[in-house]
Amino acid sequence: MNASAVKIAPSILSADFARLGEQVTEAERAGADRIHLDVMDGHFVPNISFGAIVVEAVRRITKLPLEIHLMITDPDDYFDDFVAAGADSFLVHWEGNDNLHRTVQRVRQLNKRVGIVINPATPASVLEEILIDIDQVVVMTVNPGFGHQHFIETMVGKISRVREMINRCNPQCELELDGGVDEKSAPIGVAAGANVLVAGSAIFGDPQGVAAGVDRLRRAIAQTADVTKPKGK
Ligand SMILES: O=C(CO)[C@@H](O)[C@H](O)COP(=O)(O)O
Ligand SMILES: [Co+2]
Repeated sequence: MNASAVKIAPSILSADFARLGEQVTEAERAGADRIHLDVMDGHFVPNISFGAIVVEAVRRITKLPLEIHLMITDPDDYFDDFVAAGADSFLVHWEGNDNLHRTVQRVRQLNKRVGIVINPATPASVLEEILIDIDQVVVMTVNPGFGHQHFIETMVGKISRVREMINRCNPQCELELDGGVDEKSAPIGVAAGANVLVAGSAIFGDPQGVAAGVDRLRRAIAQTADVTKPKGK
């Protein structure tokens, strides 16, 4: 994986909501590539976060693409609201969706990008028949619902397997990791094949500020090249 091509997607779940605009602007100026917005309904996951009204507010203060991670039941019912609010892509879960192909087609009809998210206990093999139709796979490296959790190291094998499937079936498809990404886990995930990293607490919780958090992660990712490069090259 070319470490310089890895994209960073700050998750606003860990932002200071009293200073949300300021912090998103700081992330954008520091070189973040897109903004990740975690929508939770208290049913699909045991937590409630925010809905389209916050997406609309973020849309007004940044030109970065907005990706909406939908941790809600019946995600299809809400696509129109999020599109009206300014969403650029939808990340929908494999879990609990018996009609995932239809969901993907609905997003396509709206001319938005679509990614499939798989939880830690879900095997890579469920992607086999849908991979050709999507723009992104998101491997959850924590159980969904909360920020500030630890990266589940046993996901590394699954990340490599998804990378192999993507290279074989749909090389344009992005491989994103979500949860517990920090300066320690980022190079591990990138070495395994990820090319987009979501980070909430590592960026918005950085004691030196949001820009320092983005820089720290960028420097950690750059180390991946050294780790994976054959000796003497
Ligand atoms: O979707 C989720 C959690 O369900 C994530 O996007 C988290 O918001 C990432 O936060 P950190 O683990 O980086 O603090
Ligand atoms: Co997320």
